[in-house]
Amino acid sequence: MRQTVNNISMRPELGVVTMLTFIGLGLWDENDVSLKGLEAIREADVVYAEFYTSRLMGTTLEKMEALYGKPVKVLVREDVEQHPKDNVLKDALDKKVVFLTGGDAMVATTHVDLRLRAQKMGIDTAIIHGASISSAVCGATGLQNYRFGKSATIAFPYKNIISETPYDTIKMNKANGLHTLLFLDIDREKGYMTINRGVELLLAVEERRKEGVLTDALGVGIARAGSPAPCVKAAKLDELKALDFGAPLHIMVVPAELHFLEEEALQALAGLKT
Ligand SMILES: C[S@@+](CC[C@H](N)C(=O)[O-])C[C@H]1O[C@@H](n2cnc3c(N)ncnc32)[C@H](O)[C@@H]1O
Repeated sequence: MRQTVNNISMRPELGVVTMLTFIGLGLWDENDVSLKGLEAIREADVVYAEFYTSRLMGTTLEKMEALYGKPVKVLVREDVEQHPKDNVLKDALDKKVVFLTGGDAMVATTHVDLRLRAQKMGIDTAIIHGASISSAVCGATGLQNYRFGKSATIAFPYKNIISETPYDTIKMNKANGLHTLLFLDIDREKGYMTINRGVELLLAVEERRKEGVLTDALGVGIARAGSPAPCVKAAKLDELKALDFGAPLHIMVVPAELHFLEEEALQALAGLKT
């Protein structure tokens, strides 16, 4: 039974007034969602998902829908960022809605905006967290999470203009003895940015600016974290550029000076040569 209190539609039989739940799906396939997340999806009236911030490369929409036992409505960036009142927010006024995202729903996304919009409309929200690439990178490489500074995204050049933000972020982090995590762009038309292309773009900025930020710099590439066959390789950037990492998703780190334990880990886990 539904009741309306202060224009907010509530369903006391559910025992909660939470109407919009953000669920992180983890890193690789449909089985990476938490049990709590799966339960919430199965109980939801409407299931939305977005795959423009990240993707589960080890599965398909059909496999996800089969596991959940219901259809999933996939939204593009414009739906979520410009017209959420036409979809997620409208439904969440009187239905139990879940919103699915790869990794953790609130890491390296702008979904806090959607959450705040919902709260302002009187819709209660909750988060069921998922494994995130941000922490997976630390596990895969042995780089210590408290030594990471600001992260950046290496984007596909726009009209041949290469963004210098990642270079400047590395420069600032290095000056503070901090590692830089570099997300690699996902673009509807251009596809998935690879580690190889990412390194090329960074080195093109170095070539232009000649500030020496990347001279002899080390890079660590991680592909398909969370899959049965992840690939983790560390080498000087100009060598890394030519290594084969296989299928996406890819991500990389430009580390600051290594702690001895990090160096040992990169030798053992990522083939770093001394
Ligand atoms: C914008 S971030 C979103 C992160 C996500 N919300 C999370 O918590 O994992 C997406 C980027 O992270 C990287 N990434 C995500 N999952 C990955 C995986 N399983 N293996 C390697 N890189 C991954 C890719 O560079 C991808 O473009």
